[in-house]
Amino acid sequence: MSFGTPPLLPGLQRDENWFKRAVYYEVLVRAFADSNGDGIGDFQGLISKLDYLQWLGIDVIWVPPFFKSPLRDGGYDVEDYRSVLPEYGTIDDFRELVTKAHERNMRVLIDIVINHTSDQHEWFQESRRDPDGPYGDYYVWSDTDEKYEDYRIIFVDTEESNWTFDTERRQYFFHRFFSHQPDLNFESEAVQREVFDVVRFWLDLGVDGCRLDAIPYLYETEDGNGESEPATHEFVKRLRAMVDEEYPGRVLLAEANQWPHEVVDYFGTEEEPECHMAFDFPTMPRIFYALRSQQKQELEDVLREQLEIPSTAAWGVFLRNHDELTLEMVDEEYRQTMYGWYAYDPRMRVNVGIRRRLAPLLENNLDEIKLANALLLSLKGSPFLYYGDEIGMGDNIWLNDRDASRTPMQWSPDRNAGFSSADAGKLSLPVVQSLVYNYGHVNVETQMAQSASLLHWTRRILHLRREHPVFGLGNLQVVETDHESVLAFVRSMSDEAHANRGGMHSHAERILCVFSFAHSPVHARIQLPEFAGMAMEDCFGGQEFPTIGEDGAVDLTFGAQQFYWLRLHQPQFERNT
Ligand SMILES: OC[C@H]1O[C@H](O[C@H]2O[C@H](CO)[C@@H](O)[C@H](O)[C@H]2O)[C@H](O)[C@@H](O)[C@@H]1O
Ligand SMILES: [Ca+2]
Repeated sequence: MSFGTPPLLPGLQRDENWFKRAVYYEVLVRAFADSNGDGIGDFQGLISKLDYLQWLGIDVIWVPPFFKSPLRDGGYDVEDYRSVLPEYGTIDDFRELVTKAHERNMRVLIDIVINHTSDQHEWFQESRRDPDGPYGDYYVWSDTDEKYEDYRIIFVDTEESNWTFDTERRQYFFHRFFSHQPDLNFESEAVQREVFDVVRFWLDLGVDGCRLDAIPYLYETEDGNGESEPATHEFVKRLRAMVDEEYPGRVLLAEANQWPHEVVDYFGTEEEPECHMAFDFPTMPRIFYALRSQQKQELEDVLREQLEIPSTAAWGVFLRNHDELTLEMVDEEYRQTMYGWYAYDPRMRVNVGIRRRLAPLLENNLDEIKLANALLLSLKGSPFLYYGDEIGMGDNIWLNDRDASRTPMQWSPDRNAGFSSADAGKLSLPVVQSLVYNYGHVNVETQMAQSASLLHWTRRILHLRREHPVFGLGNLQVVETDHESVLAFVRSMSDEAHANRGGMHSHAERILCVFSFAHSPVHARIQLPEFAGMAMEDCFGGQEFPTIGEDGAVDLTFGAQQFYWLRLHQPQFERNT
């Protein structure tokens, strides 16, 4: 299916595959930059940092909820879908953010939280007050808390039931998440219309895409488990049809923390598409497992098993985000092993996961951080980075819940890490002051001044990746290696595939991506029978590597936790095409 030729938002380059090529950066408005010294990040602060994000090589900023909210779940408890939290600015500030991002050919993705609202939302207050009124059936009410008894509880550290008794309506209401987040009743056509209009409201303002938060939980049935019910898919199909018709070129991203065979359903089919993108939850914990176990097997298996998805769809891959490092997609034994490695202090755990940032998880080991990022950027899927991870920011496990990794961005060694001019006590969360990750030395300004810093390395690899469309658009084929710690795959794209995807120039390309998870130097033989006799060039420095033998094998030596991106080419004539 084709997008047709959507009207282009001013400033943006036309590219129907923009969401596949893009590198995404999740940025919490609250934590990024405070423009008016009230201690809280805001839109004007974020706008002032767009040049930085462009310099870094970011294509899309993902801005989690910034709507009016009591903030009992970081804004995922929405009180009014159409207004901006006053401390972040105004709707006009948001509009300016979109315009200024577009001027830099950067796009903006926002969260649409439709499974539930805050209990402070007017709809819920009205629903409690007047069961027979216009909002009476907007939520899932019951006289008993024994319905849907088999449904699992997601926030296991906080909630004991998915039902809470409301003393005003004198009924129970259903909530998949916190008890202050009542689930909307999608059986109500009025609710469905409201949701469509909320999505239209933000697309009218110019946003390029919507992350559909907690999308599996829209519908409940007696027979099912309330996760990815058929009616939920029907609803998503209708939402997609509306977006394609009214806003061609904008995208929907499914946040479905489920097994791959369930998640692929959120792409729909070529004829009846659902989302353009879906997060890949199972790959992420297996990357962390490989880094500690020094074994490639589990990760290799998950990469080999990647299911077919429509040619118009893409995965979103990530290492960290604003939530805990979720361990829902691994079995209990695996989970306990990972807790042992990565969450040895009970304060590091929350629900079914680990509430730490990337650098502390990887013991601030620069080689390991680079290996993990290089792997992320090589996978088949669009990579999502989390603000601050480009400088190796630390976390604060003494803060509550997931706030541990939502602390202010560290811009400089100045007061409040350059995040805000407010009195330090006024900040919504304190800046990180731990010994290893103290903002005095972990900050953008200091790393800008060091060409060998993680920040400069991240920028280099992002720009290098952009030069090779194969990473965004090509296939991934796992290849054999004779070492348990060495993972190898080839990313490839034919000229034809590139032309079919809207490309003009020749971008036929094959890149061998190899990663050693071993903690000491190793030597491995890689089997590439399809590429026998081809030469290899290092994408970073342009150095020629040994030619692949006529037997299809090549030997490589790795330093501890090292990786290569090697462009495969014909020995004489294909170079630099
Ligand atoms: O709005 C409620 C939550 O929705 C998202 O949740 C997802 O994160 C959970 C873990 O924090 C995960 O267990 C669940 O499967 C996901 O849907 C959102 O990202 C959260 O921040 C929010 O609390
Ligand atoms: Ca502010």
